[in-house]
Amino acid sequence: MVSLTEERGNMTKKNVVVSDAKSGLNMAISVDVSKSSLFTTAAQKKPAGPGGFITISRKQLLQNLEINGGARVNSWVDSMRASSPTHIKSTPLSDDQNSWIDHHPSALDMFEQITNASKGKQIVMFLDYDGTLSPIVDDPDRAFMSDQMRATVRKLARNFPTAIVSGRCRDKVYGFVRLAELYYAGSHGMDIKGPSKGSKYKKGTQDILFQPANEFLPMIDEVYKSLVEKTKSTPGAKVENNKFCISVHFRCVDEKKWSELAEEVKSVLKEYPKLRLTQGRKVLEIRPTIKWDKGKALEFLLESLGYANCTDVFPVYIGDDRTDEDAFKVLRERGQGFGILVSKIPKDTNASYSLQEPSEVMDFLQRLVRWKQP
Ligand SMILES: O=P(O)(O)OC[C@H]1O[C@H](O[C@H]2O[C@H](CO)[C@@H](O)[C@H](O)[C@H]2O)[C@H](O)[C@@H](O)[C@@H]1O
Repeated sequence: MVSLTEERGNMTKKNVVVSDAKSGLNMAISVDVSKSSLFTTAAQKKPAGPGGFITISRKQLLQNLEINGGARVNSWVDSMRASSPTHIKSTPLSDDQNSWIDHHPSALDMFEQITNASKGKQIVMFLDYDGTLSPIVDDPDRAFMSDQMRATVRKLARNFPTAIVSGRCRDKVYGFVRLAELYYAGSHGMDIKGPSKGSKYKKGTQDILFQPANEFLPMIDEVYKSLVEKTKSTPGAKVENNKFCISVHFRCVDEKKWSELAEEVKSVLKEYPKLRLTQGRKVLEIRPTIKWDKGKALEFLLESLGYANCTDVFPVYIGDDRTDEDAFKVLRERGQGFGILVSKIPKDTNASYSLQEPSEVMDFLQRLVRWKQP
């Protein structure tokens, strides 16, 4: 397991989760607690939680900024740093990490309980792509899925309705998965399409194509071009056009340049109040402000499959990213099925179970297929 707390000389860096009760969002930032009275106090009073995180409120953070002479911390860069730790060291499991695992046990260890809970109900599978079906790699264009994983997902789809829900553009994620029998929700759920030849699971015959952010296409194209231009002087930066949203990757950018990159992105977005900026795994994501996300996409797909008001449906959503939390939350609120977070480190999540990496996801999916077809 890993500890995210890093100590260097007389500088003590802690990862702090700032929780904003109003928006319900949590932001992870990395701070030198020895330099800030509030963080020092928080660090002394509060034991670090899972992953070495200390949680403080947004109000406390703002107070801290004032305490420090009003100096503005570039919160985006701090968040970029903390959400992508580069100094992960192996240590034995702490009590907090054990407690996180108690609350989010391995879906492999809990397999029997999970399948028992689904008895008499229709399981519907929702799978994120990057970091779930394919391992995270430096070049987003080379995030290939293994043939074994593809064969597993093919068998899964023969047994359960299955959808891929990704931040990527739908065509691109289809290009990686190449299984025509699946449902695809690209651009964080803003581009949903059913299987090209119809589905054996769907009640009714109407084809599904749903694109709630259509009016944003010209704006996204314009912003994509501006971002490519603006970031071309930052070595390693990569802008990806995901049709209804845009990703600005900083995985291959020198950490010293992250602040500059975040400023460049923000300066472009200043002109576009109808677009918002969020963050994923070493990626800044730009998308329309419409109230649509992976959680809404999950609900839309359940409805399209004819399970809108059914009590006998059991949706299972597997994902690794912050954007997958919207879907985990929907399942929690519906009290139906559950979410599985793919992560090696404890994270604040609405998922019920965990799996460590894509190879464990594949094991879990294979066990589901064997359970359905003994
Ligand atoms: O919803 P997802 O399918 O998980 O898509 C989220 C983003 O995934 C991709 O970026 C991530 O994976 C890349 C390849 O492993 C990696 O290089 C990058 O650092 C990760 O953030 C994709 O390229 C993005 O467009 C998606 O938004």
